[in-house]
Amino acid sequence: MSETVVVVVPDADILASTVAARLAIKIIDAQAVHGSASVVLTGGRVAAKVLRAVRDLPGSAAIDWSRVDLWWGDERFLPGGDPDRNETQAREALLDKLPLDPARVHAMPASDGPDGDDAGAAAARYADELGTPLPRFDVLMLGVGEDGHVASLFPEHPVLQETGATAAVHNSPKPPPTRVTLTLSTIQSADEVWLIAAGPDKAAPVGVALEGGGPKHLPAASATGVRKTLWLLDQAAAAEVPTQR
Ligand SMILES: O=C1O[C@H](COP(=O)(O)O)[C@@H](O)[C@H](O)[C@H]1O
Repeated sequence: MSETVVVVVPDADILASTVAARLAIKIIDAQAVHGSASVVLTGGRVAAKVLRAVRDLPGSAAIDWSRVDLWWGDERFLPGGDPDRNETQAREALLDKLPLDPARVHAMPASDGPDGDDAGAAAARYADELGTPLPRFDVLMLGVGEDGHVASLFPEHPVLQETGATAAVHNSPKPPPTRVTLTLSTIQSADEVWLIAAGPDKAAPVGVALEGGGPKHLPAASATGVRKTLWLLDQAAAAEVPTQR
């Protein structure tokens, strides 16, 4: 039975350090149980803050980073190293400082990668890398857009009808227009899904999602984990969380 838990902390800095501490413990526990940990990273402002907080966490040294698999929930389909790529931001914030096994860092392809600017082929390549069945995801982190998007699953967008493990996104309402994303069913395969949001602009989508908005209008409402869905919010983002849930 999956549970939904809402954690509210005072501000975005405390949120980042809270998520970082939880993530470190989750990785250590997953390694104790499974021998390795598998984490899906997200992009966006709060994600970068969280990764910087992991870097500054004293407990980070307790993690065997060579036994962590890193995946991405979505990617802006841009050339490798572009500052707007989620991968570039994650590398700068944390990954380049860690003793990771490069074979376990599963970045989504870039637009100057093996498939050139064919986002559909890049999405298919990432689905192949994920494999069948999908890997175990111990934690899948998601930012929440002001419009209620998660990963690159935007409200009312045709990508929501995609049934494979991954999908190419064209004409994204948020730049850049071309992206690669995990689909909702792949997100829902994760053991734990953590939705992380800070700031007043996130209050409305967070509030509606926790009231149970439909997936078409509010993808965030359907981003649930198999065992747990954890909403990690600062007070501003939690302003419209329903009191009775
Ligand atoms: O474009 C994206 O936006 C969302 C939310 O970003 P934020 O800056 O509003 O926190 C992010 O989760 C997603 O990975 C990214 O590609």
